[in-house]
Amino acid sequence: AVLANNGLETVVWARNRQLADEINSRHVNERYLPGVTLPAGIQAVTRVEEALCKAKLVVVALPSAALADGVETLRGVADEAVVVHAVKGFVRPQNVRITSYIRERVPTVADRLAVISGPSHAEEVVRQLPTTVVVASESRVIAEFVQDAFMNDRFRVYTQADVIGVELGGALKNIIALGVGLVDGLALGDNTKAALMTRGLAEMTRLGVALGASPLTFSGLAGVGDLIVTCTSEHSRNHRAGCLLAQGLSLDATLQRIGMAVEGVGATFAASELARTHGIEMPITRAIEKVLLGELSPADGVGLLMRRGKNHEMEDIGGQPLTALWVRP
Ligand SMILES: NC(=O)C1=CN([C@@H]2O[C@H](COP(=O)(O)OP(=O)(O)OC[C@H]3O[C@@H](n4cnc5c(N)ncnc54)[C@H](O)[C@@H]3O)[C@@H](O)[C@H]2O)C=CC1
Ligand SMILES: O=C(CO)COP(=O)(O)O
Repeated sequence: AVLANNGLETVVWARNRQLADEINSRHVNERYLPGVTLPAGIQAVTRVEEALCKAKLVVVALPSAALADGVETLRGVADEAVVVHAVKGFVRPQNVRITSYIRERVPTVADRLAVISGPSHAEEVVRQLPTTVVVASESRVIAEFVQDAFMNDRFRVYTQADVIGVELGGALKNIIALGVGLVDGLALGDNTKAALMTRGLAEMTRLGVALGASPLTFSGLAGVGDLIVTCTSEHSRNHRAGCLLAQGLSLDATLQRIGMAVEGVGATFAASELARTHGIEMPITRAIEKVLLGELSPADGVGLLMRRGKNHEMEDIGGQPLTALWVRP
């Protein structure tokens, strides 16, 4: 919708013929965006090749779990086309970032890749409510190309060079949103939520730095920005999933009830495995993993986190240890 509103010829690939017809004839997508009229310029096709063959910019917005199925289709993108993805997750079970996976599977697009991320619930973007995101690429030219395509006075786009940090911020905040959903489901109050978001950001940053991200990226739109919106918005599927789990629904029943991507589940297992491999402490992620596996109740998970040993707030985030600021023993 943003691209079409910017006057770009915009083609959407939909597998479902009925949905494609709905978009083309009535300019609506009732299942995913009820009550919204889409820009008339959006054309839907059911053959992915039709969407890809002439495109100068390809936007990959599959759930991470569908990427393994869909990645090969990127072999069909035109020479010179830029590929930007909006996927906030990891490819499982390898636990790899999305650009790494695309680069490895489709090397022909390796130097034309970007990621777009940040606080951007589709329900609000499509209504043209002011939204701000970030696009990261190893190439400044590619980042600015994507910025120019999307930017308008309702959709502000910043550029970034830290692809790793932007991808990890988008994927890891979903874990914390699940956790905030759990504590909201238990009605534990605002202090608990703020604590979970803040300490969650600390462990997101810790893993991110270990995987090569800049710590500063986590204080940007793809980090704290997206963390805030996903932990607090009525639109967040991850937050909703946490609430349902806390109310006693099983994981399967929760995912079925939501009926859309809940990236935080796969991300929890991915981050937990990566943390083990890299020797990183991620107590919140670990507790949520145990809740998802049914090994711990949400309430016991909170108790476990509160009873952890004493800690200094900042020294475990990386960079200069802040204990160095103490001037007296
Ligand atoms: N919904 C949002 O506001 C935002 C979502 N994202 C990210 O975008 C990605 C996709 O999420 P949503 O669109 O929200 O999920 P969704 O569950 O609402 O929609 C996923 C779409 O992908 C299709 N799909 C599923 N498996 C497929 C396959 N194997 N091949 C082709 N198509 C397939 C589904 O039919 C559906 O149309 C996720 O990584 C999410 O974190 C990023 C920014 C905002
Ligand atoms: O990433 C999002 C908003 O920026 C969407 O979050 P949910 O997947 O939790 O709905």
